[in-house]
Amino acid sequence: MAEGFKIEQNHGKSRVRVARVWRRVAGSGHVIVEWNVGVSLFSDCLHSYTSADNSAIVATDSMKNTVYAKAKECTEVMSMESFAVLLGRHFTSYYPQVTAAVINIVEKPWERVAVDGQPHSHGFKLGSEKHTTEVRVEKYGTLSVTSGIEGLALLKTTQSGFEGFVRDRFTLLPETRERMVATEVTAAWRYPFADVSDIPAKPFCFTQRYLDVKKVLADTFFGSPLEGVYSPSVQNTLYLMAKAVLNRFPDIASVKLRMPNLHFLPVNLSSKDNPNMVKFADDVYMPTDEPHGTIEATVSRTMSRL
Ligand SMILES: O=c1[nH]c(=O)c2[nH]c(=O)[nH]c2[nH]1
Repeated sequence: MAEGFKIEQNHGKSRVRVARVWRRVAGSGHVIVEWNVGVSLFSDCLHSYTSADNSAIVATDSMKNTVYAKAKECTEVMSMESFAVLLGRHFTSYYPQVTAAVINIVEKPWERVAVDGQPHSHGFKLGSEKHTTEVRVEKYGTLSVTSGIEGLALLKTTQSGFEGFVRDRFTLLPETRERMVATEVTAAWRYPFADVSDIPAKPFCFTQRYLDVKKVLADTFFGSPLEGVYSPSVQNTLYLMAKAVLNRFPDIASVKLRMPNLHFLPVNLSSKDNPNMVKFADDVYMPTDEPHGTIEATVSRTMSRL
């Protein structure tokens, strides 16, 4: 309480861009990660707001420097989730007034290239979808770790339809069992580690888990290579994708998926003089992402402590 007002505050540094290269990694050549780091500290520095007393403020410039200093100290290849936990632990233990730290990281998808079928020791190209994480560390070790994917663009040219929805005087959309479906998945899943001491001693391979979850999501969206799998709605496909992740990975407590429905509109062009210029026959579409449907849901285990 300050002067009869309640104030909730935090401060931090956003978009701290750091790249870390590990040069001596047995068997794989150089390893590079490029991270965009956000730090938010929850600390007892009320007097800086109410009385212009900055004596408790950790400068956001120091937070930025800490990101680089800790990256330097990481002499072994590390996932960004582990790096976020390390940063959060540092800020909450090093500064008495800091009660909690939230660290967000987005990784730029540099992928090792292959030349003549052979993985290159130090050459990388940019991929598309991004790996994300948000870690919250409380002073005495309470932890929450989520990981995610941003921008996973998926498309099927068939095996999708949409029928049986509400029809009223505003409805024009025809029912169909044949349409394209395209989306750009944003996913976030939560790990069950509730305390820093729960994280396995051998660095848990968050990076491998990210790749595995991405594969389960995409495989469920597409179905088998020849027949595929019929999608009666983005909603149902989203649910099956989330369920597949929870069934495959018992240590993931919940999954949130956001799947915009990026429309491919049938093209029919005609005029009085040219009534059949382009008649749609499941062949020519107008791709559009504005406006788009927005379908999102969080699926969790009923017995989880979420
Ligand atoms: O899979 C879909 N879900 C919807 O909610 C919806 N709404 C719409 O117009 N088309 C679709 N498709």
